[in-house]
Amino acid sequence: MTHEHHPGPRSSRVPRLPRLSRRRLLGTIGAAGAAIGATGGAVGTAVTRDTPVALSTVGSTAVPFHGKHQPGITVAPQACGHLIAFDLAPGADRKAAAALLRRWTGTAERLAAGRTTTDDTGIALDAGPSSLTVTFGFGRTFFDRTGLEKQRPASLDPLPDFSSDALDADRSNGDLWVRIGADDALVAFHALRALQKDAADTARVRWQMNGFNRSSGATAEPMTTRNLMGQVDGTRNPRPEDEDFDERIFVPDGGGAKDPAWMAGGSYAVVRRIRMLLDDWDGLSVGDQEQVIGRRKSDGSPLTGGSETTLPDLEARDADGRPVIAANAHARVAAPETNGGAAMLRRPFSFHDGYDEKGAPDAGLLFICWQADPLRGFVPVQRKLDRGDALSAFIRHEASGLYAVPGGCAPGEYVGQRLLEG
Ligand SMILES: C=CC1=C(C)c2cc3[nH]c(cc4nc(cc5[nH]c(cc1n2)c(C)c5CCC(=O)O)C(CCC(=O)O)=C4C)c(C)c3C=C
Ligand SMILES: [Fe+2]
Repeated sequence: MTHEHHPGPRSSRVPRLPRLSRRRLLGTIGAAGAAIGATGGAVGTAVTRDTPVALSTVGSTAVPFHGKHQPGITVAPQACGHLIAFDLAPGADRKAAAALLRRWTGTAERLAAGRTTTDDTGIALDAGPSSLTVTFGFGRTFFDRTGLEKQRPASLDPLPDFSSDALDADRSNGDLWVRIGADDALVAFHALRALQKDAADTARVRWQMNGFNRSSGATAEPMTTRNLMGQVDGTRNPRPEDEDFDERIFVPDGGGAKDPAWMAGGSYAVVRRIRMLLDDWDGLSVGDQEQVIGRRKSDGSPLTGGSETTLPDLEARDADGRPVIAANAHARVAAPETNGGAAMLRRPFSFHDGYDEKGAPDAGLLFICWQADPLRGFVPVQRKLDRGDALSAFIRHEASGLYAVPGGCAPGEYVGQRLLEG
C-alpha cells in the first residue's frame, strides 16, 4: 500500500533535510541529547540555550499530496487541525465550483510541499511543510446546488437522528468541507487563510472549528494520543496492515456496488463536535472513569488485563459473576465484536473554545471517522452507543457533518475532477 498510513506516528511522512548548518545541527542534537540522557526520556527539562532548538524533522517533514487517496485520512494524528465548511455563494454553479476545486488543489499541493502561494501572506515563511495535509469533501447539498443530483452517493443520505443529539444546524453540514492538519500552528493557519481567500466569491464560510493533538516528540516514545478526558484514545483503530483495512475505509476501484465511479479511492467522513462535560467527568474517581470506558486510564489496557494492545476479554466475569468490562462500558458497546463487525478509522482532534457562561470549559472532541460506508461504520455504532453507553452522561453531540471525500488526484488533475467533469 502506498498511502500515508502508519503504525508509528511518522513512518510514512517524508522528511526533507532541514536547512541547518552542520555545526548548528550538531549543537542542537547535543543539547537535546543531553536533556534526554539526563532524565531517561523526553521529560520537560529546562535546557539552557539562547537560540531556538530545532528539535527534529517535524518542520521539514512533508506528506505527499498526490496519490490514490487524498492525504489527511490515514495520516498519524497531527498537532493542529482546522475544519472548515463552505456553502456555495448564490449563483455559483458547477463551473465555478470546478474552478474553485482547481484553485484549492493548486494551493494545497504547493503548501504541502512547503512552497508559497501567489499573493502569499507570509504566515508560514520560516517553517517547512510540517506534515501539512489538506483534504476536500462534498456535502449532500453540493449536488443540488451544482445540478449533479444524479452523481450524489446514496451514502450521503442524512444520518439518522440520535436521541442524545443536541445539534446546532449552523455548525453542521455544508456544501464543501475541508480538513487541514499540520504539526505547526502557523503552517495550519496559513493553509486555512489561503484556502479561505481562494474561495473568494464562489463559496462562503458556513462554520469553522479548531483542534489540536499532542505535539510530535512530546512523549519519550511515539504512543497513542490522549483526549481531554485523559484517556488513551485510538487504540483499537483498524490498521493499514489489516487485511480488510482498504475495504473498510476506502471505496473500491470502479466505485463499488453503491457508489458512483467518481468516488473510487474515496472515503466518507463523519464529523461530530462532541462537547465533554469535563467538570462532571473530573468529579469521578479514576476507578469509576475506568468503568465507563472499560480500560485503564494510565496505559489504556483493557480492564481484563494485559497491555494497551491486548484484546479485551468481553466474556470475563469477576468473583461475583459480574462482567469485568461493564455491559455499558464505551469500549464494549463500540467494539466491532458487538456491532456485527462495524468499524471505522477514528482520527479526532481535541478542541477548547474557552468557557461557557457557567464557567465550564467548552472543550471536547472534534470526532472525525472514516469509512467506505457510513451504514457499516458510524451509523450502527452510534445507534448502539445512543442506546446504552456509560460515556453518554459525560458528552454532548453538538454539531454533525457527513461528507463524500473523493480519491486523490495525480499531478495536473484537481480533487473532484471526475465528479465535476464526468
Ligand atoms: C460512533 C462512534 C464513536 C463515537 C461518537 C465515540 C466517541 C468517543 N469515544 C471516546 C473515547 C474512547 N473511545 C474508545 C474506543 C472506541 N470508540 C469508538 C467509537 C466511537 N467513539 C470505537 C469504534 C472504539 C473502539 C472499540 C473497540 O474496538 O474496542 C476508547 C478506547 C480506546 C480505543 O480503542 O480507542 C476511548 C478512550 C470519547 C471520549 C468520545 C467522545 C467524546
Ligand atoms: Fe469512542
